[in-house]
This record gives sequence, C-alpha cells and structure tokens, in this order.
Amino acid sequence: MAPARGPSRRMQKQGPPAPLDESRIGGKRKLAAPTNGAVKKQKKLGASRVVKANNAGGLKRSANSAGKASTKGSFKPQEREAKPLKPLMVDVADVDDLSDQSGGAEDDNAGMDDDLSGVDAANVFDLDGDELGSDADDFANALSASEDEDVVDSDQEVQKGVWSEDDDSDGEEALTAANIAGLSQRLDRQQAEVNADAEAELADDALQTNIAPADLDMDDETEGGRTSKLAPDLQLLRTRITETVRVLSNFKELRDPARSRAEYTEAVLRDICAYYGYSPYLAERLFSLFPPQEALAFFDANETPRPMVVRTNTLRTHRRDLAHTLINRGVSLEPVGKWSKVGLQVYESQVPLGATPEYLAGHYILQAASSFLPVMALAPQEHERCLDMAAAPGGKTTHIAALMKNTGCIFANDASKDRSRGLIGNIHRLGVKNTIVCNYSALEFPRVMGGFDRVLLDAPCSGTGVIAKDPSVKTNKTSDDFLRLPHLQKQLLLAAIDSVDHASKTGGYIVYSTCSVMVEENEQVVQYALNKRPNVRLVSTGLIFGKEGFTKYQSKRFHPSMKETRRYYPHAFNVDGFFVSKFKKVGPTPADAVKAQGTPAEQARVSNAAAGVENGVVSGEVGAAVGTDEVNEDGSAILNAFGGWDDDEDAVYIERNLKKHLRRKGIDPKASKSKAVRALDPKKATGGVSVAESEERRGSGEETVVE
Ligand SMILES: C[S@@+](CC[C@H](N)C(=O)[O-])C[C@H]1O[C@@H](n2cnc3c(N)ncnc32)[C@H](O)[C@@H]1O
Repeated sequence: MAPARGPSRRMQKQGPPAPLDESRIGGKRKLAAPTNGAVKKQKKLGASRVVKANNAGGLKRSANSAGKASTKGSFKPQEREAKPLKPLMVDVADVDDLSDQSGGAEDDNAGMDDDLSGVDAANVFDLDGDELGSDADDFANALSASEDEDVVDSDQEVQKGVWSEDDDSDGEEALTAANIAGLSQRLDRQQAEVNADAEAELADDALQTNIAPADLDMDDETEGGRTSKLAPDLQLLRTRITETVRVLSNFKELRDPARSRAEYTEAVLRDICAYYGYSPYLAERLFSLFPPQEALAFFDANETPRPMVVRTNTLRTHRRDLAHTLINRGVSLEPVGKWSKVGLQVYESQVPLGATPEYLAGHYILQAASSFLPVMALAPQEHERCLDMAAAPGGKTTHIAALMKNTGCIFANDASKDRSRGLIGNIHRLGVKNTIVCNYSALEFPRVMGGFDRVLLDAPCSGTGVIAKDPSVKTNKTSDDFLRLPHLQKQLLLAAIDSVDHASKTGGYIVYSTCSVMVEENEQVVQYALNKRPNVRLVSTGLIFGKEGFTKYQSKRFHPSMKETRRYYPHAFNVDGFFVSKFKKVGPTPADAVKAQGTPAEQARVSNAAAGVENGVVSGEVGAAVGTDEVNEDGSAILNAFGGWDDDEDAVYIERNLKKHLRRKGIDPKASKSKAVRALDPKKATGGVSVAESEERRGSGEETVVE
C-alpha cells in the first residue's frame, strides 16, 4: 500500500471550503452554524455509519445494514471485484448505492425543470442534525438494499434507465452520506471555526476597549500604517474598518455629528485599500455595489479561494461512477448542490486532480461552479446549431457538447490562437465530436456565419468576480478598462444577437455572461443591447439561485426586465462573482444593421473604440456608446436604431424623447412639434436606418432620438 500522502498544496492552501450556499434554494436549510448538539449528533451518525476498510480486502458493513428494503428502487449494484485503489474511509457499497443521473446521461435542463417545479426542501442536503438524520436513514436503507447485491463493478456498465430523475436527489444524499467521514471532519472544523470566531470576537471586544480613542481616529493619516514606513497594523485596520462600517450601516444613530457620510466612506475606503490591497479606484467601485456590511463580506470573501469543483463529463462517465472512483483514490467530495447534476465539490484530495487517470481520460474537468451557470441558462438542445463566441479554453463549450450529447453542431470560436490550443486540447480530452473550432474576432459574426439556434457570449471582462483567483485585479484595473471593455462587450453582444435565428423552432436564445460584478460590464451592456436591438427581450435564465440584476444603480435606471438577469457573489453563494443574462430573439435583425457592423469601416470603428482611451482622451465613440446604456423613466429604450415592432407604442416613446431632446436644446417642443414628430414618424424610423447611419447621425448631432 502506498504511504498516505498529505493534502496537496492547493488543498492545504484552500483548507476546507464552506459548502456552496443553497440557503436560497431549499427552504429547510438553516443558515445558522450547527449547534453543539447538532454537531454531536452528526458525529454520532458519522461514527455509526463510517466503515473502515477491512485489511483482508473485504469491506465491513454498517450495523445498520440489516433488514429494510431500499427506497431507491430497482437498482441492483453488482459485485465489486477490483480492489479499491486506496484504503477507503467509507464503504464502497455505500457509494454504489447512489442514484446519479437518469440512465447516467446528463440532463441539466431536466434537472433544472425539476428544480424549478419546486425544490423539495426535504431533499436538500442540510448540515443540521435533524435533516441529516433523515438523510442518514435513507443511507441506512440504501445500505441494507445493497447488502445482497453487494457493490457495482466499476468496469461494468451501469444499468441504464433504472434511475429516475427523482432518484438523483436521493443519490446526492447518499453520496453525501458516503462521505460522512469527510463531513464529520468538516463539521468539526466548522465548530472549531465557530469557536475561533467567538474567541476572536471576545479578543476584539477586549481589544476595542484597549484601543485608545486616538487609535480609531479616522483623520489620523499615520494610523494603520497608511503613511507610516512601518508595516500596517492589520489588527487595528480591521477593527477600524469594522467600526466604520458599523457606523455607516446605522448612520443616523451611530454617527459622530461632526462627520459626514462622505468622510466616513472616504476613511473606510482608505483602510480597505491598506488592509486588502486594492487600488483606491477599484475599492470605491466595488464598495459602491453593496450596502457597507455586505461590501465588507465581499472583500473578505475575495481573500479565500472558492471550493474546488469538478464537472463530470457525461459524454464519458456518470457522476456516481466518477465519485466512486475518486473516493477510492482518496478524494473527499460531495455533490456540488441541488442545482447541478454533474458537479462534485472536492473537500480534500490525496492526489493531484489535474493528473489522475480519470482526468486524463476526460471523465471530468476542473471547473468553477459559477461557470456551469451560463451553460445551464443557455440550455442547448440536442441536434441544434450553437455558437460559443469566446470559447477558450472550452469549459463551457464542452459542457454544451455534453448537454447536446454530441449531436448537432457547435462552433467554438475564440480570437486568441494561443488560447484556442487549450480549447482544442479540452475538446479532444473530453471526447467532444460535434464541435468546430474557429479563430475569428467574434465581431465578425454573423458575417462569418449566422442563423444559430443559440449563442453563448461568455465575454472577455475585467475579472472583478474572480479576485480570489487573480488578486492582480485588485490593482491593475483602471477607469480606462471600464470604458474599453464594456464597449467591446456591447459590440460583441450585438454580434451575438445578430447571429441568432429568431425563427429557430427550438431556440432563438442568446446568453451573455461575465465573471465581473461591475454594472458597466453587465446591466449597462445588456441595456445597450435592448436599446439597440428592439427585436430581443430579456427572459428568465431558469437558474434557481442568484440575485436579481440591478434595475437601478446610482443615477442609472435600467429596464424593469433586468430583474431577469442574475448576479452571483462569492460572499453570498460561495461561488465566483458572475453575471448571467438570457435574451430571446423575437424578430429579425435588419440586413443593413448586420452589414454595417460587418464592414471593414465599422469593424475598424469598433476596434478603435474598443481600444478606448488614447492619450487620456476618451474617444467620442466610447462616450457615445456609454451614453446609450440607460432607459427612460418608464423603462423604455432610449435609442432604437431600428425596430417599430409596435408603431403606435413607439410613436409615444419617440415623441416623449423628442420633446426631452428639444427641451435640452432649449427649444420649445410645442412650437416645433409638428415638424419634429413628422421627422420621427416611426415608419420612417424603421425604414432602413442602419445602426451605422443612426450612429453617424448621432455623431453629427443629427440624431432623431434622445440619449
Ligand atoms: C472569459 S474568457 C472565455 C472562457 C470560456 N468561455 C470558457 O468557459 O472556457 C473570454 C475569452 O474571450 C476571448 N476574446 C477576447 N476578445 C475576443 C473577440 N473579439 N472575439 C472572440 N473572442 C475574444 C479571449 O481570448 C478569452 O478566451
């Protein structure tokens, strides 16, 4: 037997990850940390059910294995002949008794439908003792059922069709139970963390009382090491941040009347920069996204890595089998959550997960949990034609292929040749056979090819959602980036929309996603597309968790349907920061809009604009594009480059906008009404005014609608 190796470097660094937060999915999940009692109960359960490997190679059964028939129905695990690869912490039979996917094949969408039709709270894995108790009973039943049939031979094909989708949730629980030892350890650690937190709080209190008021003085620039040459006093900074955030959260009552909110905010931002290492610009931008307490939670969450997650490649294997094999290799894992049927969250591993035989054979891919979400929202169907516009290194492309069961056709495009190599590698490793890789700037679509059933645009972005992974984002993003990137994202999104066949029988959808939390890269981009392409509507992503997109942010107002978009935060869901939106294309894109976007002149214009700021001067194009990100007070689009889907409705909006426009120019709208309204006859407005023409007019001050 090989000597047991310690946890890998990543695991050591990562430590035990907190479970992905499903509190918003299952009503029964309790937010509070487990009580001592619950922990004890959990440990007891774990102790009674964890079975150590038998030296003789046989596997002892739990005492609970007698008697009851399994509730899991008809699955009959096979006798296991191969010896486990590592001494097991759990009975292999327990793992075999898991139901995973229906017939093994992945169907995230079906899963989502199930989920959407109402999550069975009782089936949601719960760390609390009560629910675990019932889960564990299922586990006991499962054990007893597998007693006679013994374990599945991992070489044998799992019986197809005997697992229903419903079984999957039980399978998750059983899989969870199979990792009971890991869970028990995790609960121990959680308890230790709770104790440590309590101690830290006590120490904090003591510390606070020991800090002279002068030490907490926000005006003292030398405090906390801001101007001092000495290392910053992190404890003091932390205390002061916490205290200032507390005041900001209840400003009326706790403020010092001599200080304004702006002063408090400025002080806390200075401390945040010193404590977490952000540039002042980014600290301010991120802080402004949340209420003060939540902002602090966000900054804190960016300091710890997210849990390691693997996505089962259902083109090659089943989640149950993969879990079984990895557990045998000494990996402690459990299903990522009710919302996915293919994800496994890894707690601890004795082996490097990027180099196991199963990895090399393409049975799984290491992929952040949040990266599942855009593909689940896209919900590609078998035999469709899909485009992944910015596909490298292919995590999402290969997921799309798995959902399509290698049928239909995927065009996986990326502008970077280098990154495309990784994409090709993943496609081969994971056994994807329905994909064509191409290497264009996605701005060239749909001239390259159009008429897709679905398009995914997982756009290049600032990465403000993945700071835990790439801390350089803290300091290397400037205001220029938040002009340049959104402009590129807007043009890419228009290209994505124009590449979809609105008359597709099965689809007609576009998903736009980023791993950024910035409004400029998300809601503003989506709003821009809604304004420029009245032939699309925002629709539900179908994702069962996530926060609603903003309908207002600072002075900006977005269309009410922005609520359909979803935001993900590390502090709220223990996943990378992410944004997901889904559009349905309801009408054709006028040919001249596409032509205009595809002409060399237009492409040059876009890439110049994407280059953004030259010599510190924001280009007119960027300014113009940014100016179309909002809506009128009633939520209507400000700029309709073409459209007229409802002429009467449009006429009202157009007239209102025109009046505003004239007033802004100092002209009395009543005096010039007849001429103005005539100029803006909606039929005229929709009669072939291309995007380029419209933008040209706007540039020359001739625009007919107001921004
Ligand atoms: C967020 S990454 C995509 C990740 C990928 N979807 C996945 O799941 O593995 C953004 C990608 O956009 C690509 N990109 C940047 N500009 C592009 C453009 N104009 N056209 C196409 N791809 C572009 C980058 O090379 C990068 O690979």
